[in-house]
Amino acid sequence: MRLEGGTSVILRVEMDKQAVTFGELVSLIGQQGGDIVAIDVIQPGRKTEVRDLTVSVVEPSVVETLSAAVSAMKGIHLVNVSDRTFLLHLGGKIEVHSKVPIKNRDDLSRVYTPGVAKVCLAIRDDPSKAHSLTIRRNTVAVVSDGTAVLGLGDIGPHAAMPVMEGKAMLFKELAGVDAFPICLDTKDPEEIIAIVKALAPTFGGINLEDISSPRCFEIENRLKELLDIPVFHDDQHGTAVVLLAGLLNALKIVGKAIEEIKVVVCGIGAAGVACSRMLLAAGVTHLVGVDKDGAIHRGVRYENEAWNDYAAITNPRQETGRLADVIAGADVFIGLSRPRLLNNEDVRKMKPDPIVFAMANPDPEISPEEAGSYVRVYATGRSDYPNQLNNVLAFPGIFRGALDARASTISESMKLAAAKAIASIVTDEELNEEYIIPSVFNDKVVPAVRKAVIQEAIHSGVARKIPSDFRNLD
Ligand SMILES: NC(=O)C1=CN([C@@H]2O[C@H](COP(=O)(O)OP(=O)(O)OC[C@H]3O[C@@H](n4cnc5c(N)ncnc54)[C@H](O)[C@@H]3O)[C@@H](O)[C@H]2O)C=CC1
Ligand SMILES: CC(=O)C(=O)O
Ligand SMILES: [Mg+2]
Repeated sequence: MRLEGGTSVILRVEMDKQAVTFGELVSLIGQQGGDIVAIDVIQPGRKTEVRDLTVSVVEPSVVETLSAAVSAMKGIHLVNVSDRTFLLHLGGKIEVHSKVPIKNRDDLSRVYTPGVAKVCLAIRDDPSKAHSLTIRRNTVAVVSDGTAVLGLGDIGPHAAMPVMEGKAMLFKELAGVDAFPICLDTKDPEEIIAIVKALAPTFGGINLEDISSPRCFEIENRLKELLDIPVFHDDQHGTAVVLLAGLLNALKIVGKAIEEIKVVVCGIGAAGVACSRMLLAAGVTHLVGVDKDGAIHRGVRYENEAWNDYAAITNPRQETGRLADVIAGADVFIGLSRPRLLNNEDVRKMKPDPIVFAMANPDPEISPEEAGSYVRVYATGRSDYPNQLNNVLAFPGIFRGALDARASTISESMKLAAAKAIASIVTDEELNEEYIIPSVFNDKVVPAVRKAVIQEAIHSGVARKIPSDFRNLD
């Protein structure tokens, strides 16, 4: 499994300066396929010296051969090799900061007892004040049970934490939203619903993450009914928003109308179901979903209730067979399943100018190399290829807008508006096969999504507050 696009490692080396020169070491690392991008002298010395060399390699497999060659070099002791990604995770990736200092008793008596008591009583008397007097107005819970973490599957709540911390970082860095990762040691939907319901007073929104299907549908629907704050399963709706944005732009390139295309969605789990629904709402008429046992159609009674509902609204021609069968004549492939499920032969059965969105993480359903030049528009969920279709483009701006408008929910029309906002950031002049979707670093994304979400929240009556920049607007 290729977990990183390009890897960099830190080699800590102890050099016997009488036996080897630094230049010799540099050239050996170069010969072995490494590129030294930083050098830190850890322990200088006349005879021996300890240095940390940050070395970037194109393929993770190079690290092993390169380390072996460095170890074997006369005069060099390779002390250790650290993966920079692991180093970045030491102690976790986020922490809590106070907004006001506590320097004296006066400060203390206001942030804490006795002063805090009158704020508590004000909220007791009017609970809606919790939005203005606590962190609630800007805070989201990122809740997972670790059952469908990226495409890694059920790896458990402890192992899910790095992803949830990452999501919390993205909320903060991209949209200024404070987010807490909460990984639950239970897979019982009833227990998850009860826990999230009980946690809700702390939060202005609930972002469910990496909870496997079909459990995720029941959990989200029930929580939406129970809570008056937005509950949003990111893998379903964040993904669907970004997918639609990418597809709207890709269709402009190939000059096809959304009503006329055949779309094959592979992986009818959380993301696959929600993406399919979004595409149908946007005008797709010919959509076929495929999972492990082949195309989903009305001729079968599925144990998975979500698939019976799915069969009722998709596959108008009742196509049967495996992915390799139903892909024939498709204009668009959308992968939300597992790595390497599509091959070049399959792609060649698609209509001319195929669009392939291979969105499984961390490895796509088909690599760009295998997809080849026959594919007209290719996109993945990864950061290291062009056209990153990843829900990170959606959830920060969607929650920014929902929190600012104190929305009670995130409706279908708010999601559709968010998708169109993301798509519109790529201008007609900029649009090309390798640029159908703005980068996550494009600073227009979050403001555009926020604006669209707030406008739609106000329009559909779910906003409980008009943000100041929306007052007095026509
Ligand atoms: N790029 C993005 O923004 C996002 C990508 N994803 C990716 O989509 C994939 C699915 O995620 P979720 O929907 O959350 O998981 P999920 O566990 O709910 O769904 C996965 C589905 O794939 C199906 N599947 C497994 N093997 C298959 C096969 N051989 N052929 C067809 N279907 C098969 C499973 O049966 C299941 O229905 C993961 O790789 C995840 O990383 C998910 C959310 C966002
Ligand atoms: C991107 C994301 O949320 C996932 O792959 O699960
Ligand atoms: Mg996810």
